[in-house]
Amino acid sequence: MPAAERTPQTLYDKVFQAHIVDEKLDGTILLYIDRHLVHEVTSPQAFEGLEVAGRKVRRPDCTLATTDHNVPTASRKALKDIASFIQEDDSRTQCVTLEENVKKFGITYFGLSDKRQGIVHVIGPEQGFTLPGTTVVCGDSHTSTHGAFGALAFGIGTSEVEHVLATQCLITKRSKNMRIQVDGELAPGVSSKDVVLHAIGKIGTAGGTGAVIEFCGSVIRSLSIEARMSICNMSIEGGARAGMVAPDEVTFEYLKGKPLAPKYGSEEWDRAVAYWKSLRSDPDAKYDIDVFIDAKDIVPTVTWGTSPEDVVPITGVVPDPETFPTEAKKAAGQRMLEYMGLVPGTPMEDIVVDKVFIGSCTNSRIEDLRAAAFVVKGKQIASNIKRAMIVPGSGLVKEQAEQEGLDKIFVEAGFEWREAGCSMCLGMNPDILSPKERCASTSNRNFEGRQGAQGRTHLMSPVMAAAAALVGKLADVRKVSQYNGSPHVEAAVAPEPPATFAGPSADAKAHPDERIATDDHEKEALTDQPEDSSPQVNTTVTHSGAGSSAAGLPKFTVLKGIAAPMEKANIDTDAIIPKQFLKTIKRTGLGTALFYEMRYSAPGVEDPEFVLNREPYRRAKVLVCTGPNFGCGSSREHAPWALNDFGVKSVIAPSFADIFFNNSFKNGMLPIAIKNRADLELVHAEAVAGREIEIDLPNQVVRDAAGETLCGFEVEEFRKHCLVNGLDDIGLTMQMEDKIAEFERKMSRETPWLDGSGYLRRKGMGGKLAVKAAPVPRTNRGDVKTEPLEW
Ligand SMILES: CC(C)[C@H](C(=O)O)[C@@H](O)C(=O)O
Ligand code: SF4
Repeated sequence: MPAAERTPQTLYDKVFQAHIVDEKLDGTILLYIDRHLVHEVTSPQAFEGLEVAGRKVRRPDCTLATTDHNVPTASRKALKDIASFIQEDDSRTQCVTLEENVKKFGITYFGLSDKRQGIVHVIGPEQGFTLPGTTVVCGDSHTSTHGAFGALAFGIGTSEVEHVLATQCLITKRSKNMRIQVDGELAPGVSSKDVVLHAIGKIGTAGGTGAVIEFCGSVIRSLSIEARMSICNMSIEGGARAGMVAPDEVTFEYLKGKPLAPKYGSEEWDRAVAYWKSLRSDPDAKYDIDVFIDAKDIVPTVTWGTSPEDVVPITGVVPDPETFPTEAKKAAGQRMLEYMGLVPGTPMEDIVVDKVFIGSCTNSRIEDLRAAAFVVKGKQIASNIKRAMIVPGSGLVKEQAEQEGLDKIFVEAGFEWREAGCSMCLGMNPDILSPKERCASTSNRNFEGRQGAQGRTHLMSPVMAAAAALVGKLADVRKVSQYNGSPHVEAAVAPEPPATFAGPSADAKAHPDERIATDDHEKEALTDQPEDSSPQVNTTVTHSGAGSSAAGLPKFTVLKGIAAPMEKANIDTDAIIPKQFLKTIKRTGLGTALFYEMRYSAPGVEDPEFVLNREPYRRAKVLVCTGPNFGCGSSREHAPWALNDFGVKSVIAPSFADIFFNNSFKNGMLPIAIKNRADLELVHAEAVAGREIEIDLPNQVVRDAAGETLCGFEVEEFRKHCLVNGLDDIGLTMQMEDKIAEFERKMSRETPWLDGSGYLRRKGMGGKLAVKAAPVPRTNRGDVKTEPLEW
């Protein structure tokens, strides 16, 4: 096993340490990545960059792709191919582009006709692709989900996707260690979703910034893997890079028989389990941040505002912003209430709901569906509910639910039973809210416009959403159903399956190889058309945007220009660029979509109040934001692309969300964190006055227009070096080929089950023999193999 170098260590320290390929003096680390999940939204520009630079995918055997965000969840009975199935042009282009790329680069892919297709964070665990102690990345913020297995799993931007595809490594830094310990016993009717919503309410959406959270304590231990996934999934909403749970018997039990896990009962399985058992924090390990939660304080929880930290017990009332501690918070609270159409003091249980969505990578697994079905069985949704949807997280979840008869329970109660996909979680597909519609949703983000322009989202657990559907208002599930314990614990136990049921893993094994959808189904007339009334702007590309890493970056030395002032806290990437503009396959042309909802009052009509619509800020090269946690939420690199395209090359704020921060550097932009309030106020005052400021990166100072120093700033040495010299960091990493190859040889000896052995077994090579005798095909080495690997 990889040697532990510092003791005592946390779980995070151990997994991180075991993947270090190289470490620089300034703490910049080249980290090896074991598992890479790919979806259609954040990969096109990465593949394009590879192609332009003539690079290959280094480890197709450790890469798995699917389509999930754009796909309609309507019946696929008449599916012919994805191109004819998806009606919306941009969505279709992204999906078709992924299919072309997986063919071109030889990557395993689950298409729409494959039962294993689904939300990327559901299918990885389901297949045993996600394993304890691995590093897992995806161009998607909710990659944190996979931490439930004791994996170090985190979201990355598109430039980093390209970096991982080309090198199987990532340039990163150590994160802080944070521990959230939840002890006691969950009260009847309280789910793991309530645990995580409660925790985010306690720490805030920036509470975990720069940290990896380890969830532990008796409550976490008592939960199933699926319930743990719901918790790790939302670590990102608490601002953290990742969430982790130490693997235990519950984890090993879940992995038995999974197609890509080491074969249960084999020598490799025993070796793997022995290693996995070592993956727990040492008794005296130190954490930078420690949070304790007593389970008895957790009740069924819902959100009231437009940030996941705006939580309240279902027994509570809509809060009054006048009671909030600062003027900024009062103003933000007031805006949220207006957006959400709520009045302070209203009991949460009096809030009438229009739609119900049970799905998303947080809550679309079989236990979620069982728990929701338990609530609705034999009952009817309320007459005011316009639409109630159940969207299984994958084709296999759907199939299992059907085997258990859950679909019938839902349909009889008035729910729609849909096909797998992200669905109404973010409205990149036809499932969206109409303006001002209110939704009880099991997803993870309640940002403005998240589920459709002007839609109103309340986050909650699957049983709470089911209860809301029955009552027609936000409802306390404990009044609707009887519980002895946590719904999740109860749902973890499968009902007696019908005699014919083979279980998802067994079925996946029996399923024929289907890399790309080719079935000759008849085309179905699609009834689900986009309802999103948000005005369209032109996102047509101005040039091919060859990919910054391939082309090299413009050098960043001294930047002089107008700085635009902003004051909001938690400016999320959905606000910087909403979902409808993520459908481009280029990096350019997004400037007109920047801050879309705030910038335009109607299609093409600028809101004169918005700062970037006023002179001199139309020419801004810098944003100065006094609110913390800039760029939180989704990993979309479209956010820095839009800023860049508008002309903004630097953002100054008290703090940044980790993924946005990284993404900015990858695009030759400089995010500057100024924690000192007085310094920040000085810079902000220049911005408010409409004067130019000067950012001198080599000397690390900000000056006013007269050349007087306003303040200094910190920047990591390696990042500065790359920016000042316009360096292509993929090229830099590729120069480390010897070290990477040496690391891979060591991993093949110590953790051979990570070498895509499941793939090899599927080719009839026999995992053990194949792994020992022949190293996995690596496209950038001498033993080049470019044809697609099939399972
Ligand atoms: C599209 C993708 C970049 C995004 C994410 O990173 O989270 C999406 O999954 C979301 O939930 O907003
Ligand atoms: S958060 Fe929603 S949109 Fe993002 S991956 Fe999960 S289900 Fe898909």
